[in-house]
Amino acid sequence: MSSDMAILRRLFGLARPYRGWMGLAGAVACVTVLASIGLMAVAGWFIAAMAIAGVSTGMMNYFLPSAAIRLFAILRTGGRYLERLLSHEATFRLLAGVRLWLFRRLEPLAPADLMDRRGADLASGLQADVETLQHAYLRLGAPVAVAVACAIAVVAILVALHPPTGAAVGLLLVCGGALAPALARRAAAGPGAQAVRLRTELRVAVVDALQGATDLRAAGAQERQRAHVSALSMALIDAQRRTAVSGVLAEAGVGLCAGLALWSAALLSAASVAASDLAPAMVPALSLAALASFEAVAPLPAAMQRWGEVMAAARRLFALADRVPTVVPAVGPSPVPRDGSLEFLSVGLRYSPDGAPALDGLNLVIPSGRRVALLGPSGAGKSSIAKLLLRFWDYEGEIRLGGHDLRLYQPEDLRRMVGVAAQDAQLFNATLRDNLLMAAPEADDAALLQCLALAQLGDVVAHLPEGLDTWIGESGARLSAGQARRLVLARTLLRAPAVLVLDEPTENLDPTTARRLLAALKVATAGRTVILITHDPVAAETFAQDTVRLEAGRRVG
Ligand SMILES: Nc1ncnc2c1ncn2[C@@H]1O[C@H](COP(=O)(O)OP(=O)(O)OP(=O)(O)O)[C@@H](O)[C@H]1O
Repeated sequence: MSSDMAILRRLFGLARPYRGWMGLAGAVACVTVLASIGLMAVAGWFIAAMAIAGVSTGMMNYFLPSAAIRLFAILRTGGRYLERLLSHEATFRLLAGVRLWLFRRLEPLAPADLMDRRGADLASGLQADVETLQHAYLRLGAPVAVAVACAIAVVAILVALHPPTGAAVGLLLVCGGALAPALARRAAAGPGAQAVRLRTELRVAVVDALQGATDLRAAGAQERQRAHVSALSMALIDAQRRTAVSGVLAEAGVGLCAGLALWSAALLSAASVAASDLAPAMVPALSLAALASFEAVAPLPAAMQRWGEVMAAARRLFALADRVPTVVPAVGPSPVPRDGSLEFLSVGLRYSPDGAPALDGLNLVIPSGRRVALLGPSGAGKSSIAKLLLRFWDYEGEIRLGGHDLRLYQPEDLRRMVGVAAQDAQLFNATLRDNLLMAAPEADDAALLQCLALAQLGDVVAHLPEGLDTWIGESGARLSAGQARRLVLARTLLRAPAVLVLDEPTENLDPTTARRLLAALKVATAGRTVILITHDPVAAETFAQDTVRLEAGRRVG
């Protein structure tokens, strides 16, 4: 496991492209804090000097200090606004960059290397972790950098003005700015990491409860799920409470140090005034500057409190991003396929190293333009063939497409050449048109309607008041199972790939529609290589030119 420092270095490495924005935000934040301290100091000095002038000579140039007060006040207010604007802009840009970086790292892993992470867990966990990372920059990195820079500047100025006050404030700033937050960090590390884990578990449990609400009710398991969610929620609140308590104590520590700084500055400077080493008006100026200098370190306890949470989130993200994909994309451009032929030579596939083989020495040759039906009982390995063709999993043996090793093709080229209408294909919570255009963004309505008609959905769409603009719901929930299956088919046909794999397209269809669909497909796919996966020998007979039978991952006929 990498050390916190290594993780931090990597996190800031990710932020490198945005360092201009971040540096600007940091510089403005420093100006704001220093203006605030300057405002307090000059105002304290001004009031005292005016009072002293009033009782003595009555003469004083008040233009300069009042101009300085106005300048500091404007800088402080304007600076705070600008700093918020800049730091949020920087963080949002950075988070967008991190999301893209992460997606690029995860994309080659899917799905073979992400099997151990459930969809909801992966999605919500990633979302929460990436969001947590904004604290790394906005509430951790930036406040620490600003605090260090401002504390050094303030102590240097105070030492120049009155060394004993400078030394005392320096010491107390270290206590309040470093010691208290470090203790807060230690106290919050455990509960912080626990909160990250619990938040993910809670999201998974809630997503499960919502998605499976009907089944849970049917099984009478609703109460149990509710109790589970409630227990997780209570544990999360407890972890957050413990984190908050340590933060509050640390904030109190900073407050105490600030009070001590005010008193030390007042007493030390008063002693110097008594010894006639210092002008009397410097007493309030130094005291208020000492107090105000804690504005620089005030955000640190809260920042350090996030440490555990940020580290845990970053560690999980990096662990996921560092996984080495089992399916390694080819280097160099894809070969030019001779035709749409397919050859499987002693192909073996295991989904897990110690599991039974899903494909076991499969040999199959499909000449270009041939329609082949794959028959076999459930679990025979039929759908696995489609997954291999898209290179979702690695395999033993050799698969050749258009005369070249499948492993030599770039994934994008492969997905252009091979279209799979899979059983578990995802439909998106969008319109019919959007779902279709995913496959071919340039396609016009005529092409969409043609593919829908081919998939025997022409009538269905014609009767929808909103036609192609009909919203299909989450995962196509507003469609029947058969309609959803055919929409996936239409989407695959839209891309007109040279090789088509149709996984049970007639499932959930009445015999007449099934017959019509196969007849339409036969015409539409003429000249292309088609693998029809089916349980139905009649469908195989009517559609295909050859029939291949699989059993337990082997060819048996
Ligand atoms: N993602 C996966 N992880 C682990 N095992 C899997 C996975 N997908 C499939 N399998 C296993 O591989 C074997 C072949 O599955 P496959 O889906 O290829 O069969 P199939 O012939 O298409 O079955 P069906 O007709 O039910 O769709 C089965 O034993 C199945 O349990």
